[in-house]
Amino acid sequence: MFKILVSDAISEEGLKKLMDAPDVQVDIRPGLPPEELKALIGEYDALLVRSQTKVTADLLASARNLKAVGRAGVGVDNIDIEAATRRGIIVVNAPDGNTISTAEHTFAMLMALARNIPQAYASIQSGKWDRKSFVGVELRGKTLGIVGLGRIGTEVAKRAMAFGMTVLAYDPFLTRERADQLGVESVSVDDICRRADFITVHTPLTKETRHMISGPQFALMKKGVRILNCARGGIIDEKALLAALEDGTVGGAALDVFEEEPPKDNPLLASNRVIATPHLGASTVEAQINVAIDVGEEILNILHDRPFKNAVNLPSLPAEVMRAVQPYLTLGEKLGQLISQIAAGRLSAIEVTYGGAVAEREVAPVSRTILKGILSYHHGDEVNYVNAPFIAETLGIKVTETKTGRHKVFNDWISVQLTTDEGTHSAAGTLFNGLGPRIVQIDGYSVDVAPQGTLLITRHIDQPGIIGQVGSLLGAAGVNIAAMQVGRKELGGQAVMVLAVDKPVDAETLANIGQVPGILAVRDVSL
Ligand SMILES: NC(=O)c1ccc[n+]([C@@H]2O[C@H](COP(=O)([O-])OP(=O)(O)OC[C@H]3O[C@@H](n4cnc5c(N)ncnc54)[C@H](O)[C@@H]3O)[C@@H](O)[C@H]2O)c1
Ligand SMILES: O=C(O)CC[C@@H](O)C(=O)O
Repeated sequence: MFKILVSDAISEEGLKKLMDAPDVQVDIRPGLPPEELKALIGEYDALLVRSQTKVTADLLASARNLKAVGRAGVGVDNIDIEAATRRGIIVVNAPDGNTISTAEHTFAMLMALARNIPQAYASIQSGKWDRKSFVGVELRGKTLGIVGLGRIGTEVAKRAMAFGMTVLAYDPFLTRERADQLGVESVSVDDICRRADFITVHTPLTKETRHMISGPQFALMKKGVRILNCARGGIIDEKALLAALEDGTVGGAALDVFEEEPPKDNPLLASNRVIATPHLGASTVEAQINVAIDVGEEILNILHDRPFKNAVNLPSLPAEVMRAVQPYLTLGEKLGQLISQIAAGRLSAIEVTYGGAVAEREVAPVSRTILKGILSYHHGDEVNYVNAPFIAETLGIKVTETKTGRHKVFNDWISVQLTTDEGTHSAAGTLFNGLGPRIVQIDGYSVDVAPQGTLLITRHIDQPGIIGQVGSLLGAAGVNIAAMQVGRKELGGQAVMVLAVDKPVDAETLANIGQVPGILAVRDVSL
């Protein structure tokens, strides 16, 4: 039974499928104080949050069973992604479900800002009939500058163009073709500042975007410019915004998000030229159901080891790409496990080579499973698919990935080479039609072994009697040999023997095999 904790207010209608899953227990406990959450989190396999719960490194340190954190929404700045990655916890979000809701909210704010609707409403509510103080501006013919033309920025652009606005956009990933296709002009942030009548930001909050609209940018702006932030508090420097409102550069601002939420004594909220909502961009019935459905499905997929698509701390690959590489994942992990058990010494480099058909595919997931296979031999369950590259990097292990052309023998070819302070070892494998993954080379010697169960692998001199003596020692220890493979490069030179045995070999028998004249090394490998 998987235990899932929902620690923020997430639509129960959207979570229905998750709650109905037979092997899942969902506990809905929004608003838990951090200490209580920390005391409870150890019991749970997954945590579902919106933006209120702060998923800190400290909280994750107590989350010993946690496999996934699901964010019912886009922004993940309330989650310590690095700490989650280090602990092998997958973080998924629901990036599509609230796009329209947030774009519409931005547009509602833009219109309210242009026509002073909140101020006029407050005035009429107070009993006044003041028609002079709230003269607005039309949108038609005005210029809107959009910083961040992703999902929401794009939807805002479409709506602005429908209102007859000219749209300028800055986004580091905006190509000329895409800009032309959307009908926006791709410009720099400074150009937006110089030319726009309205400026709206739609980037995530990152190190790069924090305060990207600050004093120097306000200094470039047209007098009376109107500013909107329905993305994240902190993208616009609040102190600089206040100064620009006070000196008249900024004519008005519409804010849905704040550097501190909820805002405490924020002077911006005292200005009658600032209109504000309490982080309501995603707060529509539709968006809340959508994000809950999306994140609930992702969490179920993760817990049931099925492909998932919106991981924040894993490269996200379309489902069809994952399906295409799926058969190589087992081979990759087994190759990693095998090579780590035959290589002695301190690991410094891992070189993975893909040849043949597999080289034409997206191999990043396969490389991750190879790393997981290698590192888990020494680091156990601490290593998983999510944190394997991070652990390799922290350990100072150099990982390289190469793709070559067609292989001269095999249709698919994956080779893994480990360098340690005691030498270099390699193993290679392929997928045989109908037979699944096979190990076809060990340290350059050709073999053909199914990577499963216990294997006994020797390096020895190619001379008569060795195989017989090893067989006798195993027989005396009651170990049955299920299959045997010998590979050599030249008569009388060094050779490799791989024995598939029905049970693990005890230490004494292994030591005795190591004493057989001509045996250079022996290892038992569990796959
Ligand atoms: N107010 C709300 O309730 C609410 C709701 C949803 C999303 N959001 C916020 O809106 C943000 C955008 O959401 P989205 O779904 O459009 O995300 P998205 O990932 O589709 O778009 C973000 C865009 O920002 C661009 N970007 C990144 N760094 C940039 C930079 N330095 N300068 C300019 N552009 C940059 C990216 O290239 C991307 O195109 C989210 O990160 C979230 O913080 C707020
Ligand atoms: O959960 C919310 O309401 C806010 C969501 C929004 O900020 C997001 O980033 O998706």
